[in-house]
Amino acid sequence: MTTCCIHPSILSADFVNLESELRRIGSADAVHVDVMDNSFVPNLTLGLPVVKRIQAVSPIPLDVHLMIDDADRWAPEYAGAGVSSVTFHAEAARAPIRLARELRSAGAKAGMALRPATAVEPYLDMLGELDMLLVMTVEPGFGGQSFLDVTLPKIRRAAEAIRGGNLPVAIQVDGGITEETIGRAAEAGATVFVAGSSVYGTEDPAVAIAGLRRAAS
Ligand SMILES: O=C(CO)[C@@H](O)[C@H](O)COP(=O)(O)O
Ligand SMILES: [Fe+2]
Repeated sequence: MTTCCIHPSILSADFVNLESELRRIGSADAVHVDVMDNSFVPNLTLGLPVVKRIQAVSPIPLDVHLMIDDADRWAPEYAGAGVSSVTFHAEAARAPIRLARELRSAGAKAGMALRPATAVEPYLDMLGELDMLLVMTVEPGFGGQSFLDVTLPKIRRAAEAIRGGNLPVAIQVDGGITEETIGRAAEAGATVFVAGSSVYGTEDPAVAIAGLRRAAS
């Protein structure tokens, strides 16, 4: 598995100018779209109609991160919008295996996310049902937080299981990813890196993306 992928999060973009904000990250591998419902997390962002419009104009694929309750009900609707991947939270899904299968049959890659305090062990047996495991490296809900090193052993544990089973599952990390922290996450086994403030909070997102790629390898 290569450390290929930088996914800027539009949570840190200018929400009034989303189309031009997408063009500024054209050199990234995908755009990470954070959907929050003010229930699963204490913040509210955007929903399905906005995701559909982003999907219609984005020059790069959409990686949708659902921080919402009742993932079983809503996640398939996002997959149906034609996005590249849909990630639901394990803590918000009643039937994660069935849900991952539904996402794949709707044509999206299936991702499952774990909060920092959620252990990976109960989910190791279902990794084969996923295309991506998202290890949250901050508490979900807000951009601009500091990377939690306490999550590194979980990334290592997941990477070991993925290697051991020879599974084509990517490990995504999300939260506090900067040129300073990305190397530690990559060394632990992460292969897809979400970065919000360290991309959109800079003068030139393209330069920031290139810097993150260098620091990850
Ligand atoms: O899902 C989330 C936050 O819950 C993220 O995707 C953030 O948007 C990442 O922002 P930074 O920590 O990179 O600023
Ligand atoms: Fe996210």
